Amino acid sequence: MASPSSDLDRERRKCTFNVAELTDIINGGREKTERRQYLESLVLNEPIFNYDDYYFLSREEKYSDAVKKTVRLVQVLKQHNIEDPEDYQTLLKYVLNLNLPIALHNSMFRPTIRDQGTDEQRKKWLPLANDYKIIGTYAQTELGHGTFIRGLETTSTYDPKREEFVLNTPTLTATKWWPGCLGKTSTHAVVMAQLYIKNQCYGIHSFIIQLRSLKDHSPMPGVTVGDIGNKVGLETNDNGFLAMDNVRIPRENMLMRHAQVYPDGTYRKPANSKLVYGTMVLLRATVVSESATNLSKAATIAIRYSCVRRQTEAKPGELEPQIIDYVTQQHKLVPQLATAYAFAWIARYMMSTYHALHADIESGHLGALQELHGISSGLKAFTAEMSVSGIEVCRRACGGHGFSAASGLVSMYKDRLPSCTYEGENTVLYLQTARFLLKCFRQPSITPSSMSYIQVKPLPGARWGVKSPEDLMKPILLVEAFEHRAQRTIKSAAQFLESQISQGLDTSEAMNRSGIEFVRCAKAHCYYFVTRNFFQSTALLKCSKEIKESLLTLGVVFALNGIADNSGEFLEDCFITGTQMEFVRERILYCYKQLRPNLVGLVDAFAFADQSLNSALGAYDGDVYNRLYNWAKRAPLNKTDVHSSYHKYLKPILKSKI
Ligand SMILES: CCCCCCCCCCCCCC(=O)SCCNC(=O)CCNC(=O)[C@H](O)C(C)(C)COP(=O)(O)OP(=O)(O)OC[C@H]1O[C@@H](n2cnc3c(N)ncnc32)[C@H](O)[C@@H]1OP(=O)(O)O
Ligand SMILES: Cc1cc2nc3c(=O)[nH]c(=O)nc-3n(C[C@H](O)[C@H](O)[C@H](O)COP(=O)(O)OP(=O)(O)OC[C@H]3O[C@@H](n4cnc5c(N)ncnc54)[C@H](O)[C@@H]3O)c2cc1C
Repeated sequence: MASPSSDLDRERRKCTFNVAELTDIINGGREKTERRQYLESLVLNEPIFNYDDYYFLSREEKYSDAVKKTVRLVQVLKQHNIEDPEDYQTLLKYVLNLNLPIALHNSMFRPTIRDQGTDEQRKKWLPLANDYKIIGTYAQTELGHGTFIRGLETTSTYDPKREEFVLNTPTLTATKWWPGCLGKTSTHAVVMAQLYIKNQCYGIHSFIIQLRSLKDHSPMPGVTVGDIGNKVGLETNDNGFLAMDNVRIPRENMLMRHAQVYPDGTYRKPANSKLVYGTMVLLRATVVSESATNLSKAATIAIRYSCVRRQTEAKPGELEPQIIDYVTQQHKLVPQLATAYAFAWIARYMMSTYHALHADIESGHLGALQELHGISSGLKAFTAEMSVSGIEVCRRACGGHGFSAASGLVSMYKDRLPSCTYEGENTVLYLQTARFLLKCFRQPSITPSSMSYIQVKPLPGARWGVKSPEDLMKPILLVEAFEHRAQRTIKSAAQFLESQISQGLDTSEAMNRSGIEFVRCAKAHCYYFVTRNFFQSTALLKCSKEIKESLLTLGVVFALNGIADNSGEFLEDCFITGTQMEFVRERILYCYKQLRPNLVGLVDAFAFADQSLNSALGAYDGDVYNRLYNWAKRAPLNKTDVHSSYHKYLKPILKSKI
C-alpha cells in the first residue's frame, strides 16, 4: 500500500499553479492573507483551542467547552485590540471550528442596535455590547410563529404614566422559541413584540430586555428562560425559550431609529414598515458566505481523503487506484469543489451589494430595501440548500469513514442543516425572491441594473448556439443558457399567476397556487446569477494563466452540471437539443480530466488550518489511518479494557451455564 502522505505529496507536485497565489485571490489579496495568518497565530497555539477530543463530548460538555473557548477568544480579541468585525469573522470562518454561544450577540444583537437604535441608544448600549459587559440575542420566533412575523403574539404595551413598556407572553404559543444563545448565555435580548398604545396595535417593533442579573446570572423578575433541549447539530448553542410576565422596561428601551413612541404615547411610524426586518437581511447575506466556507471545508476533506484512499485493484497484483481516479468519485466531488468556488465568489458579491444598498437605505433611499431583500432571500436559500446537500455528498463519498465523527463531516452536516430553516425557511425565501422577480418583470422602472435581463423577453423558438463540445468552454454560451431558462421560467410563472386570477381566484389563493412555479423561477434566477457572477469575476482576476484556466474550468463544471441536473428545464422548450445534452455530458468528463492534477491544489488554496477542519480524513498531511486509530483509542469507551457494564450486566449472563 502506498503511503498516504506520499500520495498527497505527489498530488501537490502535479499541481500546475502556485497555490499561495490562489489563496491570496480567495482571501481578497495578499494583505488579507497576512492578516488571516496573524489571526491564526494568535489562537492556534493556545491549548484551549484544541479540538482533538471534541467529538467525544456530550451536549452539555460541548456547550460548556464552547463557553470556555468563547471567553478566551474575547480575551484574545481585547488583548490585541481586535475590533474589526471582519477579523472576528475570519477567526470564526477559517481558524476556529466553533459555533459560539455568543454568535447571536455579534451577528444580530449588536447589528440590530446599530441599525435600529437612535444615536443615544447606540451610545448607551454598543460600548457595553462591544466590550462583552452584556451578551445579547435576537428573540423573534415564537412557538406558534416563525415565518409569519406579523403573526407574533408577544405584546409590548406602553404605560404613559410610568413611561415604560410592559412585555407579556399572553399565550403558550407566544413563548419565544429557538433564539440562539438565549437559553443559558445571554443577559439581554432584542425582543420583537407587537406594540400596543392605548389599546391600538402598531405592529412589530424591537425592544431591549434584560433577561438575567448581571450579578449572578439568575433570570430577572417576570422572566422565564431556558434551553429548548437537544436538536440536530449546533450542540454548542443554547437555543432557548423565553416567557415574560409583566416585564417592565423604560421607554428608552424601544429601538427608535425608525419608529418612535413619545412620552405621552404619541406614535410616529417608520418610513417603511420593513426597516424592522433589517437584521434578518444582514444575516441572510452572511449565510451565503457561511455556505461557501463550509462547502469548501467539506470538499477539502473529501478530496484529500480520496487521494489517499485506495480501493479495488484494477489488475491482479497492481497497486489499487486512488479512489479519486474513479470518474464516479470525480462526478461526486468536482461539482462540489466548483460550487464552493462559485459560492465564494457570489458571497463576496453579496456582501459588497449588502454594504452598498445598506448605505443607500441609511441615507434614505428606501427603494433599495426591496432590491436587497429580493437578492439576499434567494441567494440565502440557494446557497444553503446546495451547500448542505454538497456536504452530504462529500460525506458519503468518504465511504465508511465518512460515517465516523472523526471525519468532521458528520458534525459539519448537522451544524449546517438548520441554515435551510433559520433566517427564513428556504421555500419561504424563494417565494419572496419570486415576488420581486415578477415585480421587475412587470415594472421596468423598479428593475435594478443587475436584473435588467428580466426585461428581455425570451424569444419563442430560441435555440442554444452550441455547435460542438468545444463551444461549451465558452462562458458566454453557458451564461446564455441559464439566462434563457430564468427568463422563460419567470415569464411562465407570471403567466401562471395571471391564469389563476383570470379563473376568478383572489390574489392570495392565486399566489398560493402559483407557488411551485414561483420557486422554480427563483431557483433558475439564482443559478443564472451565480453562474454569471462566477465568470464575470474570474474574467476580471489578474492572475497566472494556469489559475485562470483552472477557475474557468471549474466554472464550466458548475454550469454544465447545472444544465445536466436540470435538463428537463432546458429541453422542455427545445432550447437545448438531445445532441447538445450529449455534448454536455461529454464535456463534463473532459473537464474532470483537465482538473484532475490540480484538485489537491484547488482545495489546499482554501488554506484551512487542520484545527478548523478537525478531520482525521482531511488533515494536510493525509495521515488518515494513524489519526483514525489514535482517535478511536482515546474514545471514552476505551478508557478501561473492561467496561463497568460488564460488572453490572454482562457478567451474570456470561457466567451462566452453556
Ligand atoms: C462568521 C459569522 C457567523 C454568523 C453566523 C451566526 C450563526 C447564525 C445562527 C442562526 C441565526 C438564526 C436567526 C434567526 O433565524 S432570526 C429569525 C428569522 N426569521 C425569519 O427570517 C422569518 C421569515 N419571515 C419573514 O421574513 C417575513 O415574515 C416574510 C418576508 C416571509 C413576510 O413578511 P410580511 O408578512 O411582513 O410581508 P408580506 O409577505 O406581506 O409582503 C409585503 C411586502 O414586503 C416585502 N418584504 C418582506 N420582507 C422584506 C424585507 N426584509 N425587506 C424589504 N421588503 C420586504 C415583501 O417582499 C412584500 O413586497 P411586495 O411583493 O408586496 O412588493
Ligand atoms: C437552529 C435554529 C436557530 C434559530 N435561531 C433563531 C434565532 O436566533 N432567533 C429567532 O428569532 N429565531 C430563530 N430560529 C427560528 C427560525 O428563524 C424559524 O424556525 C424559521 O424562520 C422558520 O420558521 P418556522 O419554524 O415558523 O417554520 P414554518 O413556517 O412553520 O415552516 C414549516 C413549513 O411550512 C412552510 N410554509 C410556512 N409558511 C409558508 C408560506 N407562507 N408559504 C409557503 N410555505 C410556507 C415552509 O416552507 C415549511 O415547509 C432558529 C431556528 C433554528 C432551527
